Amino acid sequence: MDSDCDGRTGQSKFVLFHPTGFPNKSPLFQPPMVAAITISFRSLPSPYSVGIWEVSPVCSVGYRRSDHRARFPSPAMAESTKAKVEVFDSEEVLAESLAKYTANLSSNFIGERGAFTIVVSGGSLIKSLRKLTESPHVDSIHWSKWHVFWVDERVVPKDHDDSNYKLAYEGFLSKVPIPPGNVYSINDALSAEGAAHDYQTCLKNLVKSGVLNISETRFPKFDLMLLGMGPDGHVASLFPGHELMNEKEKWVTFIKDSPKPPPERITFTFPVINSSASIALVVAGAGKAHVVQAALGDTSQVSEKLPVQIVSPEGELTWFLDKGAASKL
Ligand SMILES: O=C1O[C@H](COP(=O)(O)O)[C@@H](O)[C@H](O)[C@H]1O
Repeated sequence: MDSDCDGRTGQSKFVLFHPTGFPNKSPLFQPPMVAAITISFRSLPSPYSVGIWEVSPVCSVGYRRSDHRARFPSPAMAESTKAKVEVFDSEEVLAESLAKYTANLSSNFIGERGAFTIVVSGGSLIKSLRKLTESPHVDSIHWSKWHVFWVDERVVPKDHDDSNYKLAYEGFLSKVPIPPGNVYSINDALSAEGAAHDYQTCLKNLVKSGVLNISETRFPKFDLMLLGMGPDGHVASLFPGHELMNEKEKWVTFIKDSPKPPPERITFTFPVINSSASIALVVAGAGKAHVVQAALGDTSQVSEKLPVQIVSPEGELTWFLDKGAASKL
């Protein structure tokens, strides 16, 4: 039985990244021009080659490839975090790359601290994890060291079709040998408020026992968060314009009026999301291209940010996009 948190039991076209904290007073940083940057391109010899754009804060501006249409990341983003954007020919290739990325981080963290704390979301993300359940990853990952959490969960029984746990169990967890005691699902016998409080208590206990790291700002610091994004720009159960976007103290909170059904959910807050050592934002399909464009385009004139634009981890942020999702960049 899994652990309840109450303790009961292709061609990639480009990558942009920009360094943490462009110094605001630097002559190199002139919003809204962002910064003078140089971009280099490298491709990797592999069945599908991955082209990578690197952006670093030096004094010339230009893209070496003339055909891409990516814009600079927004100044707001540039000030706060380091982001990489990878675009793959298909969701199939994206899933392969996501599996490699996750397996590498798993190996690094387990080597460093003997455990890997990974947070998943619900929705389409789970399908994109399927390559982890296949060779070579399924045989090489130290699954016994994994600790799995949910960035959000719907307050429904675990066997309900809306349950993010059920989705993850059927699509991923049932296919890999993670010890059930390392899978931290919510207590579905509680109310939304009770379940959020219970999950937060669970996280605090795991910080005390050393399974979970803690950030300098005293929020839990997960090794990797795998986030999906809704077509409205929501991440976790943090929806555009909702007051929960502004939560600054709690680790886990609840919502009873989610605009997307079901209405009752629990969710990690932005301080927890942004304390992560690494975040992968995984978005596939042309149906989300307009939000990807809004999120990665110039937001200097935009007064209200989308939830996805607030994702800004202490560590590294990597966008995994398929061609469809990136089609408006
Ligand atoms: O309701 C939710 O939606 C988001 C996005 O889902 P997607 O199917 O559009 O990828 C998901 O990340 C979140 O975990 C889930 O509860």
